[in-house]
Amino acid sequence: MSLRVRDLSLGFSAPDGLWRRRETWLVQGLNLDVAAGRITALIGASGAGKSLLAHAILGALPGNALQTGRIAVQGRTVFLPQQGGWLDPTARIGDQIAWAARRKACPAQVADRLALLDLGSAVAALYPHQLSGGMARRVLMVMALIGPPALLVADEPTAGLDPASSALLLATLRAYAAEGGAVLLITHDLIAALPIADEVAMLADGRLHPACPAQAFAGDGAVLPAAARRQWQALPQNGFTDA
Ligand SMILES: Nc1ncnc2c1ncn2[C@@H]1O[C@H](COP(=O)(O)OP(=O)(O)OP(=O)(O)O)[C@@H](O)[C@H]1O
Ligand code: NI
Repeated sequence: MSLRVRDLSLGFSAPDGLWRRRETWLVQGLNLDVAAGRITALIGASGAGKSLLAHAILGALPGNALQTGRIAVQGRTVFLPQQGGWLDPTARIGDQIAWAARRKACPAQVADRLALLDLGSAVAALYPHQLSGGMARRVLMVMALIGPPALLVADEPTAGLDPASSALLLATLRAYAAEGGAVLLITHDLIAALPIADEVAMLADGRLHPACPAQAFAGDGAVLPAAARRQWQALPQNGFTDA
């Protein structure tokens, strides 16, 4: 499985006066590839359009959205949304994981699945309302990872997690890619994504800078293209240099 995005522009149309509608394009001319076995990190500030791109890939844009360009996905896609999730409020977590495994014809020990993201086996007996926000997100990720390798679009999967849980979740994504999954990791946290990402693509000012190898984000970023280097050097860790 893999993802190919070509010359994609996304925006919205909104009422403008009584009869007219106004078009606003938020991102333009996006090109992006995610291959099987690879993790591409999509980095951008809040409001840059990351979730918008995720929804476009999933074919789940709202009705007033505008889209031109091409998106091709080969194989199955699994989405971990930034907002909300789809845990069944009426069923215990263990049953929900077991159902997910059965649907994928993938026999799974619930306790082992939970342990993947450091959730104790006692979690299996709980209902969704008995979980913390971070626990619920980890349960959703556990379920997303069940089944044969797919294109996994994870929108801010580490939001609300403590540093140890966040590192474990990212390591789990790395293992998923090693088994043949293709991962689009959407996050505003470049530093956290770097250790596990193969490529980094930065979304800023409505444009997606061409993806760079993750290793290029080191030292003063001398080997990075100018736009990515500016973003890299502007990080607190790198001295807020406004190059
Ligand atoms: N239904 C909508 N109608 C009009 N504008 C929208 C709609 N949904 C999102 N937007 C706008 O699209 C822009 C991009 O939003 P998006 O959710 O993709 O940002 P993001 O990069 O994911 O940010 P964050 O890091 O905060 O999640 C924002 O300016 C937002 O206001
Ligand atoms: Ni978002």
